Amino acid sequence: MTLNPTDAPPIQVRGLSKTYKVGFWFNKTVRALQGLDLEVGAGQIYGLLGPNGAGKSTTIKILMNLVRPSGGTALLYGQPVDQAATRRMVGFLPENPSPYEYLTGREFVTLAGQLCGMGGHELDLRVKEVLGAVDMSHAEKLQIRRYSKGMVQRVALAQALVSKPKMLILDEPTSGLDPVGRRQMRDLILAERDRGTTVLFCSHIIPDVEALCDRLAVLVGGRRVREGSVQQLLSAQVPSVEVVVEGLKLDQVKNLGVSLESTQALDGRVMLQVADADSQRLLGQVLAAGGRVNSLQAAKFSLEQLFMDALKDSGRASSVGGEINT
Ligand SMILES: Nc1ncnc2c1ncn2[C@@H]1O[C@H](COP(=O)(O)OP(=O)(O)OP(=O)(O)O)[C@@H](O)[C@H]1O
Repeated sequence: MTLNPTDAPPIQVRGLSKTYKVGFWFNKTVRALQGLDLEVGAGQIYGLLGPNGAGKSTTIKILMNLVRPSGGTALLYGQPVDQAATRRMVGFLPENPSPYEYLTGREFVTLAGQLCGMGGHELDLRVKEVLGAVDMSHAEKLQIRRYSKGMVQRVALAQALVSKPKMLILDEPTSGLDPVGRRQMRDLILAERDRGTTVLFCSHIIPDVEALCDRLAVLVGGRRVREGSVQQLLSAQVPSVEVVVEGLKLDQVKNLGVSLESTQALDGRVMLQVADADSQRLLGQVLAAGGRVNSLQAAKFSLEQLFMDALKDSGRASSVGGEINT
């Protein structure tokens, strides 16, 4: 079969499952993925968002052929993930990059380029270019063992970019970066998308996901619990309003008999959030109890709220980790 990256979606995952054997006798199992479906279209930035242990890295490791799935299929450009030719189209940033410490940043990125079949003057120029893009030109001659965590992260991203891949798969790309570094990383990812690169990345940093993604999937306990464009997902949230009440204490507000989404006491006032449908009833109850409504405004939909709702709806005792069977 010929490989034509324009024909098939860059990533197609169907019913993917992964069970790890754990325990001293390997007699327990952790279900890290439970029937995951994903499809990433060409040129998209797709985010995997989820709490610790949700299965994000496992998904990425399966796509990079570092972990074998227990069931289901994972295809890159329509091909099984173990095809070397497909793999060459992908630049990969692992969760905890551990590059050869005795190489300099420049040597490491050059080696990565050579492993992708690059060489000569073209490679030298490209290495210079990507080290500049990740703001590491100043340290390119320093051995990696002298780098800080954030510098290692930057040089690891440079190795992912060096071959001008058609797709980037990035596991926690902003981890270990300072605010300036996080901003640079975001700008780099957006610049890659602008030149047509498909990007899959995972994170639990909600502002990064919000700033970058065209689409996203929320994973909890190895299952996809939300999926769509950021706009679609936010507009599907139930509208609610923020109300500031004066003259009542927090306990009094909580006992008005109206279901409240959140409450916060602020020097003599109570700020609360309530579903739009309940807001009129709440106002009536506040006035009847002798309180005053200081302000009322539509609550801003946030990805954080969506994420918290997704965790709540998933009904798991803990949001952390896969399902452990003994
Ligand atoms: N090599 C392994 N052996 C046993 N269990 C594992 C292994 N790798 C992951 N797990 C388990 O699988 C589940 C999913 O882990 P995974 O690393 O995919 O989650 P994650 O969403 O990337 O989490 P984090 O945000 O904390 O990096 C967790 O319960 C984890 O303990």
